[in-house]
Amino acid sequence: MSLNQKGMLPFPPPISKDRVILDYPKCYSPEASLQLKPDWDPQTRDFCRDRGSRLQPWDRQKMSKVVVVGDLNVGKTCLINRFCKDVFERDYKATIGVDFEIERFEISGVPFSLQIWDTAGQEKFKCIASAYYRGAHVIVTVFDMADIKSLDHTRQWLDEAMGENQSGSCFVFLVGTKSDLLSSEERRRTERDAVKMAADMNAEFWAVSSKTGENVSGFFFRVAALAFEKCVLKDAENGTPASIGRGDSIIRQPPLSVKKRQHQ
Ligand SMILES: Nc1nc2c(ncn2[C@@H]2O[C@H](COP(=O)(O)OP(=O)(O)OP(=O)(O)O)[C@@H](O)[C@H]2O)c(=O)[nH]1
Repeated sequence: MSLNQKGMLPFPPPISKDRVILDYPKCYSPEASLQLKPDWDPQTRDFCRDRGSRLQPWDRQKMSKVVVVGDLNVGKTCLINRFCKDVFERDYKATIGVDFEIERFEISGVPFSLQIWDTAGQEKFKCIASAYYRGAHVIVTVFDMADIKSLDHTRQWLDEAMGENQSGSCFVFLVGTKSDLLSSEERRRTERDAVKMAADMNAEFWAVSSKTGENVSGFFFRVAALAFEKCVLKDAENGTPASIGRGDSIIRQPPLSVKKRQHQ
């Protein structure tokens, strides 16, 4: 998607039908959820009813920044690509630095975007990637369910991402990928460990497969809904339209050099 000279979206295309969220998206498992409530917050509901009938210019810019972190090869890029492009890449291509996608939703009649940042898991690219952690509203820490060591490293990834953000300012998700590779017994064991880790990290846990697509849309819908609600409630608190005029609402392109990917 091309940006104008100020690095902002000019006239975004219409929102696709499969990005319309009406009902409050459910969590993966109540034992590892950030929000157990079954429905939108009444303030969010009122906001959508009011705003949905008369869209304001700043609604086009309402968005949250999502940063995806985790060890190399755990499946961060595949997770984002499955949701944003509905593709699955079998061959590993390391992310160099960062890459990003913008995904547009309509939530109860109100446009809302997620700016999803894919970061490199390789140590040698960490210093580039960490420069993009700042201003995150959502941090997604990813591990490979078939490689339990990567679960142990999620705490450190979270600490590094939170080091660039104010404590308590971000929603945290713990996502286990490659669920298709596990037997049901292995999956049960890994999920039990992940739920413990999620509690320790104050995160919501999801198990997904980018190969089969299992839970991928459900996960991103949940991220969008929680981020949207937070945005609305924050605005109600401040008495300002969501995200307008703030630096974190402006979409900036990463330098071209960090958008290239490397074949291994
Ligand atoms: N079976 C299976 N393989 C997966 C899944 N997700 C990713 N993979 C494979 O895992 C490998 C790594 O995936 P990537 O998405 O490139 O990993 P990454 O975390 O972005 O890696 P870095 O860019 O180095 O940080 C690739 O070979 C993918 O095909 C999944 O859900 N199931």
